[in-house]
Amino acid sequence: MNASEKAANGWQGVLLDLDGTLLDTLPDLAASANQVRAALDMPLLDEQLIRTFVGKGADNLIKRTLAGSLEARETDPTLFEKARAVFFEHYRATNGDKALIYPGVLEGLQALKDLGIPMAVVTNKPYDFSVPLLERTNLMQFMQTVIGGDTCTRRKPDPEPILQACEQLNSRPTATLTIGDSINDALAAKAAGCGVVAVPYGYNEGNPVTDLPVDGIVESVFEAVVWLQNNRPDNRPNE
Ligand SMILES: O=C(O)COP(=O)(O)O
Ligand SMILES: [Mg+2]
Repeated sequence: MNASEKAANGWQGVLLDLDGTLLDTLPDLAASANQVRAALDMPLLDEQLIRTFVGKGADNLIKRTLAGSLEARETDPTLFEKARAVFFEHYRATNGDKALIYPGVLEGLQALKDLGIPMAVVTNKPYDFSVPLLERTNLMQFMQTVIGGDTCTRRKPDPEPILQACEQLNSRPTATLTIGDSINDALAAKAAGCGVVAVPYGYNEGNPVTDLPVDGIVESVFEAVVWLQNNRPDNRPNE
């Protein structure tokens, strides 16, 4: 085992959530959600309410935006299609305008790169929004692959996108660490057999991150790398 493999502590890959973990995308998402409301002559929603709607992909965000509530009701298909067209057009034009990289992200990604650990983004954001956003924020250079919310048949909390990312990184799921901000990351990673840690600053559909079934809560992506160096996968000895 070389020095970098030793420092990686047995971990073969790291999967990163996008919205609420790498980037604060709420202002852009909320602006597009409110564009939908305005187009339909509905009163605008508070950004902090929209914050709770983020996590299960764009279509769910749109349904929740139409309902004005986390519990999206059945939406009239014609209304939904109109809302979706407005959202997609507006978000495509503004995606990343106000996005901010969270503290510790660049340091964490650089540390993982230095350890030689391959990285992927696994997000519920549609793929065609994710890659341009990662390129615009210069984070794409760290990623081997990106799995979007529409890349697989199912999205998080299903394990399918996590397993697909592991396969692409050639990383055994049990030796792969997922870093996320929500119940969707926690459940998907656990179902795939991965380790998972959560950051507390993101979007967890309005719930405290302390309730999540995760292996650890870390203050930042950089702190996740410290965690990884102190915790072996499945408590197995280094291979
Ligand atoms: O787009 C969403 O709803 C959430 O995206 P995420 O999986 O990157 O947090
Ligand atoms: Mg997230």
